Amino acid sequence: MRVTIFGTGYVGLVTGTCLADVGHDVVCVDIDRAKVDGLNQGVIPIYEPGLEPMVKANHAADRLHFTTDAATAVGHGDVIFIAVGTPPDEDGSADLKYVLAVARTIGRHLGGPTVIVNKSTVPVGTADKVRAAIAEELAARGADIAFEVASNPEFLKEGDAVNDCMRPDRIVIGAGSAVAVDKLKRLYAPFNRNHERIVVMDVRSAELTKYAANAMLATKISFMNEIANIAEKVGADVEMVRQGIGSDPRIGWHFIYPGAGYGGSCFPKDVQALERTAHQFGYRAELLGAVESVNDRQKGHLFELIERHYGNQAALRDKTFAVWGLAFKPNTDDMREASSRRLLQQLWDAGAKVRAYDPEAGHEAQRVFGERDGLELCDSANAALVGADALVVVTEWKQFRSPDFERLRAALADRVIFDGRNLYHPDEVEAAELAYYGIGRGRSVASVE
Ligand SMILES: NC(=O)c1ccc[n+]([C@@H]2O[C@H](COP(=O)([O-])OP(=O)(O)OC[C@H]3O[C@@H](n4cnc5c(N)ncnc54)[C@H](O)[C@@H]3O)[C@@H](O)[C@H]2O)c1
Ligand SMILES: O=c1ccn([C@@H]2O[C@H](COP(=O)(O)OP(=O)(O)O[C@H]3O[C@H](CO)[C@@H](O)[C@H](O)[C@H]3O)[C@@H](O)[C@H]2O)c(=O)[nH]1
Repeated sequence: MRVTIFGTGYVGLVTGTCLADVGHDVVCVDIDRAKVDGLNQGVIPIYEPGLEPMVKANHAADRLHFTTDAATAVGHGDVIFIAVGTPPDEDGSADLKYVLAVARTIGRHLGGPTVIVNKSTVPVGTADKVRAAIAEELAARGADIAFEVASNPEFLKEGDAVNDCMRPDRIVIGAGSAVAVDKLKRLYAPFNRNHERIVVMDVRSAELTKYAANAMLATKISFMNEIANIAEKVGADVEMVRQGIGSDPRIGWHFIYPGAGYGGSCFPKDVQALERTAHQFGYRAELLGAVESVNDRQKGHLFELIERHYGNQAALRDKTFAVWGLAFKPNTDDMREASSRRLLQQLWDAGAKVRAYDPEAGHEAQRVFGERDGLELCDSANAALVGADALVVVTEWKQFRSPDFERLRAALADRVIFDGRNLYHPDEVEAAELAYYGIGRGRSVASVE
């Protein structure tokens, strides 16, 4: 099938590449010329495991094309996807300007009956707005062309995006006609061979499904962070609690890791946007508000532990902190809404210095922070330790899981580790005569004090 995808970011590029990989003829169109030129020369703009060879192979096989030429791209697709950003507006609701700009572009160039599929995460009712924008442009041209707007939300997660796309848990199709459903079923047939993964529903339910999924996952995380904070107060270890509840299949093991708060380009903005949608429809979504505020507080918790250890903020002046992990999660170079950003700012505000290392996000950190006093971006985890007083672990990259604690004791002048992802057991750290602070490790905090 001939497919056009507007937006060559995480979602558009991964989706386009996976669709090309199963034999579809894909054109990816973006307004970012540098990105498109780069892709045409084999430069992949994001770090995503497994993506680069797939892009190169499908591009070379002439099944995956990159262009800034929207007119040609619209003419190409039997199906046209919209996969552009929906960042938060000033009040937290989803800003639809990119989505609606694409809709108008499609309306200006549409030549024949087509299914337009929205893959961006958008509030309920957006398909109607997309339909209206396209219809307006068609009317301005005096063109009478049948088209339909469907919803097909994306559930991939960064760091595992290719795998999620090639082996989806489910494929949600929200559509108002059998024609659109049939077309999308044919498109996704190669991903649906092992068992039925396609869930067909109306457009509004599909739009809400995306937010419900993210809000549920964010709720699990904030819930566990709340339990972690209670554990810390009452002298319990949340890691024991986690193991004590995860085996209940009604709760499950996934997304119950406490930590330094959730980040990324999705959870923070989507929880907020769903809350705003509810508000616009006259409903106060209290739980979502709490999920957000717990997360906001959690992002400051590592710094609270640091302050607790040093007694007060003034004691942090001129201290040097080695920071392991800057990305919002492992296996990505994405730092959007990353917990590291809050921590680094708090450390700088207190007059401390940072020596940071991330396996992939170094260049992104350079872009985000630029050259600034108090930040040294290092080439390795060990290099970050040089001259450091303490270590803070912010992102749970695999390579941070089994450090040589003796070496850490020798390197860290103040002999203390702040573990924002509970990678270590307090006993193993304390056995090396290092003080240990984790998230919700009440037992260890008590023993350090
Ligand atoms: N990142 C994820 O993990 C993820 C997962 C599921 C859903 N989503 C949702 O998918 C959408 C896209 O997210 P993303 O992370 O891929 O965004 P992104 O910011 O990585 O990429 C968006 C791309 O769209 C391009 N663009 C903007 N206007 C355009 C236009 N008029 N024509 C063509 N291209 C245009 C931008 O230049 C950019 O390259 C968002 O709604 C997001 O919430 C993201
Ligand atoms: O038990 C957990 C699991 C995750 N996190 C944090 O939660 C954030 C988000 O993690 P994850 O969901 O793995 O990454 P994303 O790439 O943001 O993916 C989410 O957001 C995407 C965009 O909407 C969806 O498509 C995915 O299904 C959804 O998992 C990260 O900061 C993690 O550190 C925790 O703190 N504890």
